[in-house]
Amino acid sequence: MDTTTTTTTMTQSDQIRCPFHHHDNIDHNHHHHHHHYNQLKNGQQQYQSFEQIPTPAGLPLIGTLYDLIRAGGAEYVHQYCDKRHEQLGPIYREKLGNVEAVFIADANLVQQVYKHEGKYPQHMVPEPWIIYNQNKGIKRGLFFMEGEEWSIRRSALNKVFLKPDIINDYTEVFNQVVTDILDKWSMKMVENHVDSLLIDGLEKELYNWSIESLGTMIFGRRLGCITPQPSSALPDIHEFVNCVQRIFIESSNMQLIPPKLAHYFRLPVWRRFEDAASKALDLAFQYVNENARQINNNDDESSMNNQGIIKQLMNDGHMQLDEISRIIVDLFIAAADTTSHATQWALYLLSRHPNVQERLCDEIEQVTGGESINVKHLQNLSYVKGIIKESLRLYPVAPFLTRYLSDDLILGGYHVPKGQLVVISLFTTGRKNEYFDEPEKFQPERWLRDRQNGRNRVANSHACLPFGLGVRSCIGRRVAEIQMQFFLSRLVQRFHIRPTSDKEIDIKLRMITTPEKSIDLILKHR
Ligand code: HEM
Repeated sequence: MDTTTTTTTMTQSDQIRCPFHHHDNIDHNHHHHHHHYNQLKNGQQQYQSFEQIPTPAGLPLIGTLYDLIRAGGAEYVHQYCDKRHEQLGPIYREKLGNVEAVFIADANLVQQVYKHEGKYPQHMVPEPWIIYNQNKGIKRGLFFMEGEEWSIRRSALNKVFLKPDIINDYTEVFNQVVTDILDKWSMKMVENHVDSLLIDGLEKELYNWSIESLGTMIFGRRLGCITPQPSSALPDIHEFVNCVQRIFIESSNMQLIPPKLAHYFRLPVWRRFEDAASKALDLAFQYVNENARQINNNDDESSMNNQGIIKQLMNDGHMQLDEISRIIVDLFIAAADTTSHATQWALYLLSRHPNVQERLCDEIEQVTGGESINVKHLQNLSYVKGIIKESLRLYPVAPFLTRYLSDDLILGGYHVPKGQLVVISLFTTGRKNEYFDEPEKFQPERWLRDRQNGRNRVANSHACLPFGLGVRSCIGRRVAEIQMQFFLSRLVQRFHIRPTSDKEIDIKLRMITTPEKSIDLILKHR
């Protein structure tokens, strides 16, 4: 309990402050150099003070914010941090605006941070959300919770999302959703009498796929995002998908302007963000209520054999409907952007590596012996798992992991005080040649385990943690992985994928790792 004293005295708005506000009455980044030392477990060890952690020279008040702006702003922070690490080493500190963070890019340091993350690990929340939630006076889902409240809700959801036998109940439906989207593309070719197809608006298609998949699990029925099913579709489901996508686009637009100002002046970007967020929350609330009503009346004809998880949360979690719906809408937000962009990058890489597509096809043939892929096969499809890991290594959709330290820590030989924000750049650790041979190359086979010694060619697993680690890691990891395994293997089994151009597509951060321009793919039936 003691470990949370610092964190509970901070309100969320104090964690990330507007660069233009300089009053500072919170002790968050304030360092006590003298006391606490004798409490450190490894007191005998020699270590240096916080001040001695390498840091770039910057102006006192604004820190190095201007350097960052010069580097292209928030859209290229991953490159900015990468350069800093090159210049200053695996650990450095830097004040960006009013927030001072310790940046690390070293597998052992990452391991240290997670080993000491405490009982209620705390991460950084994007500022637009903090302002929105405060302004509207609303509470939100798991990602926004802290302390004991977080812990109780997280345990209830773990029972659903991290239990293989529960997820297994939904895998056939995930697979059916993949069938629908592939059939839709095949049909387009038939209708247009062509044997290849340029996918129009891949990003949106993948949003639909990912929301439909997660939706089947949550509501225990199909939502109607992929194929028009006017009679059974959830009302306004396309509006819901739009809002989820717009929330993400507008909150990333706000990276370029302090959200506090955007909110204060009610700039268009803020109003669009607020509009999308409110609509998404309202619709989710409507869906959850309707779902609950049907569960209570036992009259849901359109439901599948397996009930959705709302019923389970109502029964086992003792949660009220409004809490369930805010948790649910946040699951959609967390799932849609990440799964769709992770899949987009995997497709981008596959399209440029026909040999990888061929090898995957061979594996599928070997494992299934010509049967259509089902959940039992997934276990043995190690190559597709390698493809997913390798894509996330090169393009970690969540580019940074963050923690506020729950206790003083000696990190890399320096004293880092309790409450300090630590930022881990997955982009940098994932591309270090210290951990990966030829780090720039897409080599899914580096993740395959050797039959004899059970080892793969990755030196340190802490260098690649796209889903985070520990009790606060991504709760949707299993779900995302299964959905992607089905999607990628079945797509490659049915189609050759090629790019429309050989030009490399760069990363542009829009909070998450996205392509700087849309990825255009051409499918051709095998
Ligand atoms: C490829 C897809 C995905 C990636 C790379 C990803 C990555 C992450 C990462 C890095 C975190 C933060 C962990 C931390 O702070 O240590 C996270 C948290 C979270 N993710 Fe995912 N995620 C993905 C898909 C999903 C899906 C499909 C869902 C929903 C079912 C989901 C729901 C969540 C939630 C609710 C949290 C907050 C957990 C908490 O605070 O306890 N994610 N994810």
